[in-house]
Amino acid sequence: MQRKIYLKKLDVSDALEKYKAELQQRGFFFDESEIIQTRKSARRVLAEAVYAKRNVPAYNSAAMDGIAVRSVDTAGASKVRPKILQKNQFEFINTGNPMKIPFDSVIMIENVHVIDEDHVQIFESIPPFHNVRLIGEDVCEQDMIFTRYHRLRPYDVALLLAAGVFEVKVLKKMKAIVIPTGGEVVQPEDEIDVGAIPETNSVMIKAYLEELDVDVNVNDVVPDSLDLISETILKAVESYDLIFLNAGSSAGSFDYSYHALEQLGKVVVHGLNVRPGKPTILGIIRNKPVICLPGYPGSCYVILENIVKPLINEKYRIITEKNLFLEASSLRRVVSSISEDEFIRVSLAKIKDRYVFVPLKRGAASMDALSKMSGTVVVQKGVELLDEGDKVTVGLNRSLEEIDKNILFVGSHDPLISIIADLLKQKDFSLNMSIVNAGSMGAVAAVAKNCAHIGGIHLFDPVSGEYNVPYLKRYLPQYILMKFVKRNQGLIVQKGNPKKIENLFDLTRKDIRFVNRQRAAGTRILLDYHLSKLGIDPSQINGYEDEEFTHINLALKIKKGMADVGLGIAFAAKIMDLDFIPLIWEDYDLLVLEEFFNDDRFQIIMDLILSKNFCNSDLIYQGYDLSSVGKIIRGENCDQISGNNNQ
Ligand SMILES: Nc1nc2c(c(=O)[nH]1)N[C@H]1C(S)=C(S)[C@@H](COP(=O)(O)OP(=O)(O)OC[C@H]3O[C@@H](n4cnc5c(N)ncnc54)[C@H](O)[C@@H]3O)O[C@H]1N2
Ligand code: MOO
Repeated sequence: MQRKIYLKKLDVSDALEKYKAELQQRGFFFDESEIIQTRKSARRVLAEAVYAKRNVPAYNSAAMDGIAVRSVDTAGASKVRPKILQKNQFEFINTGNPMKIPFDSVIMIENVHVIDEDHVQIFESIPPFHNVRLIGEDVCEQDMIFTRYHRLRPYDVALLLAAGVFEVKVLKKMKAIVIPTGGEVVQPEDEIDVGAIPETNSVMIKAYLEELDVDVNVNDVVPDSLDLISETILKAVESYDLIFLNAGSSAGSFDYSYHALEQLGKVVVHGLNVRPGKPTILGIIRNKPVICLPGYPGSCYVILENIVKPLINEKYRIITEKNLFLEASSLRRVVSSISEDEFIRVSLAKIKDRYVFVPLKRGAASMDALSKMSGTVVVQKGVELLDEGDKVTVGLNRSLEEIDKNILFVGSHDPLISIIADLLKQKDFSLNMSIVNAGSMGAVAAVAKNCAHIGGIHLFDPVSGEYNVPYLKRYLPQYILMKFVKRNQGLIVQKGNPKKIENLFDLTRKDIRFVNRQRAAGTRILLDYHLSKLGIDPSQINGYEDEEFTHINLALKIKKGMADVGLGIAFAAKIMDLDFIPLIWEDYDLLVLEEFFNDDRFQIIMDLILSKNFCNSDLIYQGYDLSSVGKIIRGENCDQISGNNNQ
């Protein structure tokens, strides 16, 4: 089978228009309807106008509790000249009760003096139909209540039922099938052997389509075989309105989706100028849309949002809502492809009075970036660079309220920060903390530029032998440092230390593969300092260039035998069940500026960190010392220690 290199790639909007035009010609957008019970019609779209079958209300009724009267009998009554009504001139009535002849008005009970069962005194003269809900006042029989293509909301359904409409003709709910393909995909609950991939896309696609009111079935995974894929598609087009193939869209030797679609029908689009999502195939077989979504989850999501959703909404006659937008500045530089629109998932926060965003993992395979995103930046085709600090438009994937309360933590990686984020939620569910691992120097820079609320730092100064403060003096005119934990840094090695590694000198051994931390990381600075102190040349270390961004990822590499040793914290060794050779105690502290220090959210974080819950929790594994936690160091041009805050 020949590899299929893309047809001419199209911009997303052009591709969508082209596809819609082809589908239009084949009758896809003709209305199909069904009659359903009104009770079950919420969210459905009406296929025809609906007329009231009865009046709402169905008869004249009291709008207030009080007495029903004939308005003429009240003539002349006033506060100064009250009038007495006798038996037969009034009747007690409650809200909603029908008005009986000859009564035509209601006086509220508060305004009536009841003398006895048969006599009341009134103080007002009222016109006919006063405090009366008139027959048909809300809706008149034969009134058109809704036009066609109205999407029914909960109160619309209530109105229809009140108006005697018990069945409605609505646009038929579409039925879709998702066909995952690929010999490597297995059920997520299965053991994942090397080469296997958990089949998660169909679950995401199904849930996504169901939110768009499509009924969805998921086919068994079809192995990489042109015949089997074709056979499954042919069967699917007989019973489903929409067919989604997943994966096999690109140019791999087992990517059969294109060939299947081409043989069975027409490929309208193959290849989009978008990243992720480039290899998407939009086809038509027997007048049914057959869409091949790329295998990577990030790509799949971009196509669901930008092609599938507008297509389904068009069929249901629903206007696709655009995300809210705001202007925000980038924390990092992003180099993008000049030939494609790139959808970058970002985390957003409001710092001082402006919004900032951090680009999340860029890879189309990243599911974590999808789950963490609070916004999307589109770097347009033709734009190659988004520089640090550049202000661009960000589409929101979360509410503005959530974004406004989001706390952006930038810093060196430490698992305790995630624990704080979780406890923060427990304290106040409206608070969220986005954690960005950018190393200690990255944290200082981000806080200094007002691009992060909190920085997490452990910066050793070789000259003074002190942690953090010397760096802050250098880079920040003003700062507040909250002492957090002392943590044990050391060599993380395989369980049982099979290579008998004892100290930093062993890193230069030929049989040792080292794994390092990224450049701006405090752990890296610490390593480089000790190497130079011991006269060890980094170029002698096999693996010095191999960088990981977190302690956990570093430990994982060792666990999986991709490296023998790395410098990291005890916690990471502990949770990965690896051995740990302690070397140094270091200070890991929290950096904030005055404004956020005074923010209620930081006060909550401080209370939480100082709480028994945190200090005594099992979560504090070995390797942490909390003896200085909570001490506040203020730096204001000249340094001063302002005291120990609640210890
Ligand atoms: N030589 C080229 N290789 C690739 C190209 C290219 O242009 N030339 N395009 C890349 C791009 S961009 C994307 S996106 C992917 C699209 O891949 P396919 O749609 O062909 O899918 P597969 O190769 O079969 O799988 C890719 C990847 O997707 C994940 N996957 C697949 N199915 C599922 C599922 N049901 N649930 C969860 N995840 C799934 C899995 O990680 C696969 O490894 O191709 C690039 N290659
Ligand atoms: O287009 Mo692919 O979807 O960049 O990853």
